[in-house]
Amino acid sequence: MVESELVSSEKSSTSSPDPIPLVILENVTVKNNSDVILDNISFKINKGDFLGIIGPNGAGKTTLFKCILGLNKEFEGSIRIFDKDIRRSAKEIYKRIGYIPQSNSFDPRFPATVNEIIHLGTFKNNGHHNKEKLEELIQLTGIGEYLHKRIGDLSGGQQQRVMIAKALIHEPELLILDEPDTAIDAGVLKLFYKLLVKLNKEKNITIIWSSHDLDAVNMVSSKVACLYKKLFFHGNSKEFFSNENNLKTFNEYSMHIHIKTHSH
Ligand SMILES: Nc1ncnc2c1ncn2[C@@H]1O[C@H](COP(=O)(O)OP(=O)(O)OP(=O)(O)O)[C@@H](O)[C@H]1O
Repeated sequence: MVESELVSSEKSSTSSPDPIPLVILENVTVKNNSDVILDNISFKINKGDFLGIIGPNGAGKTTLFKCILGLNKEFEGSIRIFDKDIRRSAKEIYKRIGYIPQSNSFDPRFPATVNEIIHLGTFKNNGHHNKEKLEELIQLTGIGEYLHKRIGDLSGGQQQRVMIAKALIHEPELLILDEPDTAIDAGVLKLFYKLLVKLNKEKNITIIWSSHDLDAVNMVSSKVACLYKKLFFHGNSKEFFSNENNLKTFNEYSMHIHIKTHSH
């Protein structure tokens, strides 16, 4: 696979004359007692963006996702999604987002088939789904062969594809994936990234994902946000990754945090 196949819809996200903001964060701060977890974060995510969020362990990536999803309303500042306030319209907004949380590995004894898991995703649409869309999704994610298998009998990468189908069954406009690449082996990863790029380019789904794999973030994301409590960078990913100073600072910062985290 050549790199150009993996480059996301930079044109639609950056050269569009009037970008449509889908997510707007203004001065978002999250505290846990006196600990500051997110510190005054402000940025916009436009329709069609493929945004990679990078930051060391404990940087606040999952916390940020939970705020955007309306699962954590204990924040200062404001978050508007689809032109609605997350505090006032959380349920309505949640229905329009597909979410794949961190670590989805199922116990082999988990008593549900792939088909049943996907249908759980329709609850956001009152249990309704379009049969043709479901067929299209099965083709797109390549899970047709194991629809009747138990989810726990599949590999990490296969389970992740099922979770994508579940997250997309209600036809969300925004897809959020929290470190989706951790359970997938290197051989399957490229196919997985290709699927994400296809969803972004061909289905025009706005994607926000987090990862510790900087090469992958550089390769597939059109934009990048660099987070450690504060937002250190938000912009074009090529611009971020082509500047060696950015990478040097990021690596030094991550290393420092890593050592600090493991020294007590
Ligand atoms: N429910 C919680 N209660 C208290 N503190 C929490 C809670 N969830 C997260 N934190 C703290 O918030 C900080 C940010 O955690 P978060 O999970 O958002 O980071 P992350 O960037 O997603 O990390 P990782 O890359 O390790 O997944 C951490 O210091 C963590 O200990």
